[in-house]
Amino acid sequence: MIRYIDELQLTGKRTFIRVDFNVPLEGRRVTDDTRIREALPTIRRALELGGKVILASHLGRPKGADPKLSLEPVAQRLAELLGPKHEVILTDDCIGDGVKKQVKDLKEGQVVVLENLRFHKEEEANDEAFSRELAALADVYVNDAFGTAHRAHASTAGMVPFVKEKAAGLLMKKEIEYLGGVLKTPEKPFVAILGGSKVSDKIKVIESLLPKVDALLVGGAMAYTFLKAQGVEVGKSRVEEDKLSLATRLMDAAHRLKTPIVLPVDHIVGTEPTDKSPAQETPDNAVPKDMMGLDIGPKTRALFTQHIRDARTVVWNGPMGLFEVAKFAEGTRSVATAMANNKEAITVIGGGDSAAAVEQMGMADQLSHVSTGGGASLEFLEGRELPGIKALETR
Ligand SMILES: Nc1ncnc2c1ncn2[C@@H]1O[C@H](COP(=O)(O)OP(=O)(O)O)[C@@H](O)[C@H]1O
Ligand SMILES: O=C(OP(=O)(O)O)[C@H](O)COP(=O)(O)O
Repeated sequence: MIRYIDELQLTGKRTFIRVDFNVPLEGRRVTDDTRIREALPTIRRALELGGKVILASHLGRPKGADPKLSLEPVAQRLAELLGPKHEVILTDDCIGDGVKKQVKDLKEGQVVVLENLRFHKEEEANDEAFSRELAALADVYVNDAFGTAHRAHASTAGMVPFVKEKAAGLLMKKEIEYLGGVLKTPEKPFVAILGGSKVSDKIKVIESLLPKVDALLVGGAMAYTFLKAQGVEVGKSRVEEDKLSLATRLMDAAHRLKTPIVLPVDHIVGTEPTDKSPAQETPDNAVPKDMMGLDIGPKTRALFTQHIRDARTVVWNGPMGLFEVAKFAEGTRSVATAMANNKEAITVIGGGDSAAAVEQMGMADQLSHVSTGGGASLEFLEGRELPGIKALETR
């Protein structure tokens, strides 16, 4: 059983909230603040409930204390979002007596943001002494960092047993409800769409989704590994050579289950994965020898749109092409549009680049749920127990 923040009594209590403020930066500017905005309901609720709020997050993958990965730009953005009633104080470090004092001296309306947890290698090592140091800052532990729930680190797992009370935040709750609902009781037809480039990262989710879905649509670079495994000419397209036999096994498994894996029937091809490349349609599913597939073609867009239109549950992870370049973004746009247009379906996007794409295309608010977790949502959909959620279980 998991408790949620609403069930806690927080008045005067030091409330340590693990958030996922791992946001993209350009220099000292936050380029996408979705994860910060998504954490606001929990932060506001903790403040309303009278808690002394301590926010903790990692940012990037620093080797030691790297000033380029300071949470300062994040704290600044948070202060703008919280408005003038709240002061956001960034600490120099995430542990130690200085921080303890800053937390103790917090005044009403103030919020503390601890400096990047990963400035200490002990965070990722899930070190016990470091976990105890973090726990010493808290009367109550709240985890709202769904995007990091697949990591068993000090702040997501190690410190939890050393704090008296624990609960999940409201973002965590929303993610568990949507993604869990999709897994447990998907309304049929259930269609999953997978794309992007990393077959190896997504292969397990294909395996675990196959018995549950009515159709699995594959686009993006991932499609070329499947097409090549079937003997189709893929030219210079990105292929994970060491996954060809696995792709064949998955196609066989799909055949046995009578669940179609729907592959592209045409492509937009180019000469290189940049905006300098020309873009040209292919008549069928073959890619010319000297070209590479960089997006799904118009016939595939129509085919995928039809599957999505008829579905009642749709889960999507991974863009259909090199969507960062406009001439190769139509496939990704058509999937996003088909999902946004299907108002009768539960439509869920599993984080990462697909979430960035729908955000960029302005369609995020027309979908049922856009997850803040990339890796975390995939592992959740694979049916794996996430350490950050497991640590919150009370029994
Ligand atoms: N056909 C393709 N050729 C080259 N790159 C592609 C192709 N299709 C998609 N991509 C790239 O894959 C990347 C996203 O892949 P991935 O990280 O697996 O997705 P996600 O972050 O959504 O999990 C994007 O940068 C996109 O441009
Ligand atoms: O951004 C994250 O993961 P994601 O890119 O898979 O969504 C999380 O903050 C986890 O970060 P990590 O993959 O460096 O442990």
